[in-house]
Amino acid sequence: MKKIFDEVRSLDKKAIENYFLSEDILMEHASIGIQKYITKKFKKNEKILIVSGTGNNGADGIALARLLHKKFDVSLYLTNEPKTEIGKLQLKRAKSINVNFVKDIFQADIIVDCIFGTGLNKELDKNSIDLIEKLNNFKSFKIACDIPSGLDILGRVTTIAFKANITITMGALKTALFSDVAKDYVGKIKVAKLGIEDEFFQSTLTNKYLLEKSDLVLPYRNIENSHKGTYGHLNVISGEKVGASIIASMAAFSFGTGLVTIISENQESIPHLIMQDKVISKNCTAIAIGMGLGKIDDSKLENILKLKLPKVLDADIFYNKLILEYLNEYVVLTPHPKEFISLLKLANITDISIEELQNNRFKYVKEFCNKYPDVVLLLKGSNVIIAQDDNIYINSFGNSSLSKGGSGDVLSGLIASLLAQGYKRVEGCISASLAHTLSALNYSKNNYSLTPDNLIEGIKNL
Ligand SMILES: NC(=O)C1=CN([C@@H]2O[C@H](COP(=O)(O)OP(=O)(O)OC[C@H]3O[C@@H](n4cnc5c(N)ncnc54)[C@H](OP(=O)(O)O)[C@@H]3O)[C@@H](O)[C@H]2O)[C@@H](O)CC1
Ligand SMILES: [K+]
Repeated sequence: MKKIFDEVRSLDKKAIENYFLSEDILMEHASIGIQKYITKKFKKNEKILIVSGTGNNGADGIALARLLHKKFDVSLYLTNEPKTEIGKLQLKRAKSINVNFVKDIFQADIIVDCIFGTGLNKELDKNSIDLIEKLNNFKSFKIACDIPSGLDILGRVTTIAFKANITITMGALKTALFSDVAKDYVGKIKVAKLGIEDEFFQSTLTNKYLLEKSDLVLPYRNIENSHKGTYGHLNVISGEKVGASIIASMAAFSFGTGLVTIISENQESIPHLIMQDKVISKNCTAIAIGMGLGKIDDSKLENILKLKLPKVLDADIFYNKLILEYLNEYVVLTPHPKEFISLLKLANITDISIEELQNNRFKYVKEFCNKYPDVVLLLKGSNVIIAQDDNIYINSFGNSSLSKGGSGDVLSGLIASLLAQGYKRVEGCISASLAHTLSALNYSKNNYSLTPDNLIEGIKNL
């Protein structure tokens, strides 16, 4: 996993002091980072338009224009004269080698957005909105320098933001790039090094981490002398809609759990691979409850919640106040945003809209985890957040093919499967969430037809 920082300005400052560097050196490295990417990816003489604002993000762009000058057909558009000292210096340097300045933007092969970086400090004015809108409409390959212009430091977009194919961010990953809203603007994310050892960022404390594919730990079996009980027995509590329990059960069974039983009062029609019972199994090692549950008697629910077994709580359960008494060290919660706002309300933390939550996901996850530090929370979204106490892990591999009924039931089943097999809760959530999203990524047909069954099939091939 990689570290993510809420802000890097103070880190840059510390690096300058520790290593006797200067802002100029950091900026040169920042621009070289983008230059290298462009030089590697594009043919010589392609048309590049760099659009620079008045701050140091703009200064990065002016430096980049100098670095690419004569190697590509570079044009530099300034929204205004640079305001910063270093921006003025970069301008002098660019002018001294006759970089080509243009008075109008145009549809180049490549557009580099250096209008605003981390210094965006107010709502966009009309000129900036028009400019970004025009740039977005061009069919160019779009690169955002540091952060797409219009995305603020909390990862919010008030009116508009530059829609990049790739964001080349300076020094280290920033939290803003991983809000759900950001997902439609950042494109791929790459870090440009600033001439500071990686170790500097690695040794700097943070509590946010970006998951990588290598963090996936599949439930390989390491002992031959085993039997089905070795790999746990998951109980999925069924309610009004048995389909959700079946999906979760099939996902769990395919992900290695030795035995999966659906617990239901009624005799249900279920797949032959899954067992059925009316009461919790004696050798049960984990429980999944909530998916398709509907209404349930409080006393029955309480009897399940008080079992000292790892549990995944999902869906309908986030509307029942009873769970507040059981938010303990056995529990994983897997709400989607609507369910999470219900939970925040039940817990008397706050009463907010989905929009408010989606604009401030990290903030509300933190508030919830401060109040319930024993619980592991997985907040669904286009960038999944897994959190416990102070620590946050972000899975950014998800894509829109997962936006479909049943995807969440697969995820709950996968987490419960790993818990039944003995994974710790955070580790189980990390590997299950990665398996879930990577299966969707590997589905190559198109981005609309993925079904829970395809997802489960994909998980078998990871
Ligand atoms: N720190 C370092 O060592 C390194 C930093 N680096 C780079 O510096 C970038 C940060 O630079 P920054 O702090 O100068 O801010 P930046 O994003 O350019 O914007 C500020 C300008 O925009 C203006 N402005 C803001 N909002 C506006 C609005 N809504 N509508 C209109 N105008 C608005 C604002 O105007 P003002 O507030 O003065 O009115 C000001 O002029 C960072 O992202 C990275 O790319 C790298 O080179 C590596 C080394
Ligand atoms: K930018």
